[in-house]
Amino acid sequence: MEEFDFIRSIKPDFYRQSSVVKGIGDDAAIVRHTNKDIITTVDTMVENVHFSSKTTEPFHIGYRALAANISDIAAMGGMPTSYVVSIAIPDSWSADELQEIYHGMDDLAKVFNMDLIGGDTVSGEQLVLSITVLGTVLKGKARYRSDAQEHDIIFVTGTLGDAACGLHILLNASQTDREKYRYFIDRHRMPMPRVSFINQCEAIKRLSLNDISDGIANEANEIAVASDKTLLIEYNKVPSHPQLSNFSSEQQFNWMLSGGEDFELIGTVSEKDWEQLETIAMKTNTKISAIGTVRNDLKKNGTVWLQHNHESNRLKKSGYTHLRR
Ligand SMILES: Nc1ncnc2c1ncn2[C@@H]1O[C@H](COP(=O)(O)OP(=O)(O)OP(=O)(O)O)[C@@H](O)[C@H]1O
Ligand SMILES: Cc1ncc(C[n+]2csc(CCOP(=O)(O)O)c2C)c(N)n1
Ligand SMILES: [Mg+2]
Ligand SMILES: [Mg+2]
Ligand SMILES: [Mg+2]
Repeated sequence: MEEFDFIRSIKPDFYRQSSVVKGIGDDAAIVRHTNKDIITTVDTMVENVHFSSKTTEPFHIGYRALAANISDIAAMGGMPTSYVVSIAIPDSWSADELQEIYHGMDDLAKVFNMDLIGGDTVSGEQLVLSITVLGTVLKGKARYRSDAQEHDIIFVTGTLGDAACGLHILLNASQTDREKYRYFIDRHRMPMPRVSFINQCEAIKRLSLNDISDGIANEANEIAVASDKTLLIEYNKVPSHPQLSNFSSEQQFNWMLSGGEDFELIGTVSEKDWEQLETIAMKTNTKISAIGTVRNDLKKNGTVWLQHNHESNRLKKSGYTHLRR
């Protein structure tokens, strides 16, 4: 199948959103939103960096790449609406496998009523999938990493370390363990970005927010730097799935803090709004945990401190970093 047949094969028959003025089929797509701020973000997944044939079926490559991008829209407090896909395809990939990648994306897109509105197709040495997502947020209401204030409560959604544990199982474990730890594998393959929870938080005036792609050791530091505050995190309050305790304490520690790819949210909220946030979490079926507090300590601002075993140590950026050489 050549380029243009491929594009025809993935072109949607209809668009779910009325905001799509022009979708696939011209030089570029057009969307129209009134009275909203437009959010846009792009994340790229590369074969043997973000997935491999050992860890991920084509369906899940598409699903996970779109989830990672939607997660950044959620981290801005927004609602995803449409996406464009740039794909580099090696000769070895069959037409069916490529369809599966697009089925994976569409499976998640359906959940949020999103449309595929464009993209680009090239051949390449490795499969590279780059997705740009557009989203909307009420004017001036986006959530920033820079909005943490002194005395805020630091919270995270869900449980952390699941995706890294799932990856570990996929790379190392026997078939029996794969069955036993299906939960972690699913969390690696099919993360669910926290869109509905964050969109119910409109009544909360101020939240700082970041999504967890690299691990909270990274993302908490991004909040600390952007807000110029000191973040204190208590390790024993960081939530994990009960089955994670079957692994060594070192594995648990590394996965929970630096594993990444859970696509949960980390943020801060004023003490006064914490209860309201908990109520919204309950209503949207979202697990939420308070894991620490924000301080304004001029000597330490821009850093994160982890309290663990009666000691407080600096938690440095230690998540997955590209271009480390
Ligand atoms: N190559 C680039 N060119 C321009 N801007 C970039 C580039 N790479 C990253 N950025 C910008 O840098 C900021 C941080 O990007 P980063 O990718 O670290 O965030 P993220 O998507 O939340 O994290 P992750 O990629 O781990 O999911 C964003 O504003 C992003 O748009
Ligand atoms: C085969 C395989 N090997 C390793 C990993 C782990 N991994 C890759 S990128 C990343 C951080 C987020 O990347 P980014 O910063 O680009 O969002 C992590 C934890 C994986 N998923 N698959
Ligand atoms: Mg990024
Ligand atoms: Mg992010
Ligand atoms: Mg991202």
